[in-house]
Amino acid sequence: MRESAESIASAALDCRLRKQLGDFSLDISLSVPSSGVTALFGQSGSGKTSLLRLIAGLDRPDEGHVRLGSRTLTDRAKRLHVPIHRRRLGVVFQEARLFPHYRVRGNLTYGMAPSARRRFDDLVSLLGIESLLDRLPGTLSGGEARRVAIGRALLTEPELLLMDEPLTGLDGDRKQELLNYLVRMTRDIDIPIVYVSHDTAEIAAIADHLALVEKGRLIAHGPLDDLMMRLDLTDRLGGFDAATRLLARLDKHDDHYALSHVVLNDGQRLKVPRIDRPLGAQVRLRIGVRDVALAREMPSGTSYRNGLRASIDAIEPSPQSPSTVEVLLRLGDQRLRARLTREACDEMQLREGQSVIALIRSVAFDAQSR
Ligand SMILES: Nc1ncnc2c1ncn2[C@@H]1O[C@H](COP(=O)(O)OP(=O)(O)OP(=O)(O)O)[C@@H](O)[C@H]1O
Repeated sequence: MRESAESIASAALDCRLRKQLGDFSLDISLSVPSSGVTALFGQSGSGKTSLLRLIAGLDRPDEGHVRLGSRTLTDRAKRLHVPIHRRRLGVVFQEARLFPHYRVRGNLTYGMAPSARRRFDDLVSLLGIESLLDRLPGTLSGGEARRVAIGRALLTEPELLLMDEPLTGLDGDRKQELLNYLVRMTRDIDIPIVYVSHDTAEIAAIADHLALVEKGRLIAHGPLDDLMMRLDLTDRLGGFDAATRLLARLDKHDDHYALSHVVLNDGQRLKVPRIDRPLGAQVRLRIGVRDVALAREMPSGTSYRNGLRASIDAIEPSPQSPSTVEVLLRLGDQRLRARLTREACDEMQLREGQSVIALIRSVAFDAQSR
């Protein structure tokens, strides 16, 4: 297991938890940084919800502790167990769990911290629920109800936000819409967020850090961008659809071709399908490892819109197929991964340390405002 020193030093949530649930045993130590989204990711039945319930105080561990900043929330050895309503947590589950007889406004203000009153309007607007305030929960769509539940959790001014698959059960458009809200919202609030999901695209859109859970154990933990470069985790992090991410700044919109121009940290530019965000906004570009081709020089007369100068950090056999290799690239302080056939790699005589052009076919975006 590899952890970054930085993520441990700034940890706001620290837990070591052991619990036997029937035949299933959970045994996890986890540090969550004081801001940003830490995704708990793993297959169905790996123990994500059980871990979240222990952190929330819904269940008690057989052994271990949960600490949030300087507060101890659970300490089995000291027989300490702070009840959930005194933990100062916001919890959002798969089902919205709204009070059915209260209108949306009443659901939002129930339990609202007095200091949160001034944030009410901003939050309602951030979540896009202004027009729903006088409606009863029974009349809301799944996505709308989920947004109200998130608003209600945030208005209690929690010190930690726990979200258990908040997008599960929503269909394509609604899911994407709520994901966009969540990405923006999580950049705007400065508390640690633990986000449970088993969807790699969702994780790539929202998470800064990743805790990979398998059979009740933590098998990897650290910044998501580092874990996405690890070949030993490829199968778990999307397999054939594995991707890496580049951070960029939105520089220009081209209305004629419906494109946006973005600038990477190292000054290189990319043209991408239009991103509806203001100029200057930071965006994350998710680039599939199969969507990157390499050339020794910038080709002419090609349909590729984007060619980025990069240097080769490493070339490794693909974990998935004997016919392909993974080329790990460096662009300034960012990294990108490409999957090529072994034959192409040999014919091009690619070597570590070499300078190449990364040709990018298509990108997906996750807009963020940080
Ligand atoms: N109260 C319980 N008694 C017995 N077994 C339990 C109990 N609670 C959970 N389990 C088992 O623990 C394992 C982990 O469950 P958990 O719900 O934490 O997984 P998960 O990773 O959240 O899965 P999913 O993605 O499907 O929600 C499962 O095998 C589950 O059947």
